[in-house]
Amino acid sequence: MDAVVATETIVEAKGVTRDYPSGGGVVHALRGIDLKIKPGEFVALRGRSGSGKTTLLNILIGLDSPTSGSVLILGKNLLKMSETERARLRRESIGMMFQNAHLFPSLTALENVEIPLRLSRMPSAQRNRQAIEALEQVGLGKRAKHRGMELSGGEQQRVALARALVHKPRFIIADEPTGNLDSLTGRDITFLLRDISHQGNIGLLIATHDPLVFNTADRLVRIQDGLLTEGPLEEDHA
Ligand SMILES: Nc1ncnc2c1ncn2[C@@H]1O[C@H](COP(=O)(O)OP(=O)(O)OP(=O)(O)O)[C@@H](O)[C@H]1O
Repeated sequence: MDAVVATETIVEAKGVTRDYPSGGGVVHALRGIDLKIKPGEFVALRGRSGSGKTTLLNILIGLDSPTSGSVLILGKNLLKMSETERARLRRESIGMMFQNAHLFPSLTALENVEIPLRLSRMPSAQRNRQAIEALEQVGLGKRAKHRGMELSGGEQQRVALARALVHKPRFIIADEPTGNLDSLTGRDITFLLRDISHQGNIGLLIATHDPLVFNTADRLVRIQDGLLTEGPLEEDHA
C-alpha cells in the first residue's frame, strides 16, 4: 500500500487562523478552522464574499501560511516544509482549477495540458501519453489538436480540468469552477469532477456559490466569520 492511501486523510487542517494587518488594526480572516478531507471525498465550501474562502484555499495548498494552527497534506506538515518542497508537493500531488480556465489561447488543448509536465521535465513521449489520457478522461480526446481559442467555455474548463489531472493528483482544489458557465455546462463539469474524485480516490474541495455543486457534494462546509460549520443552515443567504 502506498503512503498516500495509508494516511487515510488527504487534507487535515487543525486550528488554522489567519490575521491580516489592516489600517492599523487586524482582520481575523480565519479564526480556528478544523477540516479533514478523505480520499475520494467531494467537499463543497460555501460562504459569502469576504468570508475567508480564498484565504483558506491558499493556506491548504501552501501558497499562504496560517498565523497559527497546522495543515497536513498527505500526512506532511506544510509548515515544516521548505518553499521548494511545498512547490514540489503542489506540482506533484495537487491539481488546481479556477473560475477562468486560464488557457494559452494559441496553444492546442494537448499543449495546454502538457504544460505542468514540461515544468517537471517529463520526457516528451510520456508527457504526450499522459496528456492524451487526461484529455480522454474529461471527454476531450477528439479535441486534442484544437487551439484554446477554438473551444467553447465548457470545453476550456474541461481542458483546465485535464491540466489539473495530468499529474495524477491526490487532491484537487477548485475556486468557483462553474462560476462562468451556463447551468447545463456547469452541471456537466460538476458531475465530471464528482466522478473523477470518486473513481480516482481524489480528495476534492470546491469553493462555490453554485447550488448544484453543494447539492452534489458528499459534504457541505460553510465558512462564516472565519469559522466552519458543517451542513446547510436553515437560513442560508451565502
Ligand atoms: N492580503 C490581505 N490583506 C488584508 N486583508 C485581506 C487580505 N486578503 C484577504 N483579506 C481579508 O480577509 C477576509 C477574507 O478574504 P477572502 O478573500 O479569503 O474572502 P472570500 O470568501 O474568498 O471572498 P470572495 O468570495 O469575495 O472571493 C476579507 O475580510 C478580506 O478583506
